[in-house]
Amino acid sequence: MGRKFIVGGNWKCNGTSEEVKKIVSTLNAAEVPSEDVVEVVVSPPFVFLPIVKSILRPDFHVAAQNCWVKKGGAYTGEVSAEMLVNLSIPWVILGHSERRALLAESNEFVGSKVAYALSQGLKVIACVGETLEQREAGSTLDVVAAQTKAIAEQIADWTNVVLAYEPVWAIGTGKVATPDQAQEVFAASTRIMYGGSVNGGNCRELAAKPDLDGFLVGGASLKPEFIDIIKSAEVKKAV
Ligand SMILES: O=C(CO)COP(=O)(O)O
Repeated sequence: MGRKFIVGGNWKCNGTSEEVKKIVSTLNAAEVPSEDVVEVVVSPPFVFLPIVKSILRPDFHVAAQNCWVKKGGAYTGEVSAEMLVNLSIPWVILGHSERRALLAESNEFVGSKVAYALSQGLKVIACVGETLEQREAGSTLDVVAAQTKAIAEQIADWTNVVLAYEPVWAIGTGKVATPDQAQEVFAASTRIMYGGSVNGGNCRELAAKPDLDGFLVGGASLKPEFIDIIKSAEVKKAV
């Protein structure tokens, strides 16, 4: 598979069933480039996954925001990869910085989660990114390399993995990384999304960077401007 542009909407822990249905109807009515040009994945909270999957247009896909690190069992409050597969949920986001920070998910734990989810047939959006302190200390590339290596050590095949580079200082802050800051961290073969304060106004300039293959969008994925972000895939077509 080539590096098709991919736009993910991470709805995080937001929404009521009414709000979720409203977002989906806006997405369903949108005119966007075809599936050959851009892959669109929206990630509602677990409880809304079945509703969203049942009403979302068929050319858009759904992702869970997490799953358990191994086969399900006596793990209260967790959702297993097998359950996602059972509901035909094709994607899962793993290692988001909010989970790394708030729930102390280590690099190794995230690596194990990625490996297990892949082994069950899920496609994975694996998140990496440095904090402001780490960037200021000059360790951005080391941090991102360590996070990525912990995944690489546990998987052999990256075909079904997309890396989401989300600098922690850019998430929900309105401080988007400059296209050059984003490009600096990107590599060659695996698809890499950028996440952190992406919106309808800054997406096209970022999308123009050659190694950027898409976006993982938080706040703006709950708003109609998400459609403009999907359309920024056109920038790639024009290159
Ligand atoms: O964390 C993010 C996506 O996973 C980015 O969030 P914002 O787009 O709200 O900054």
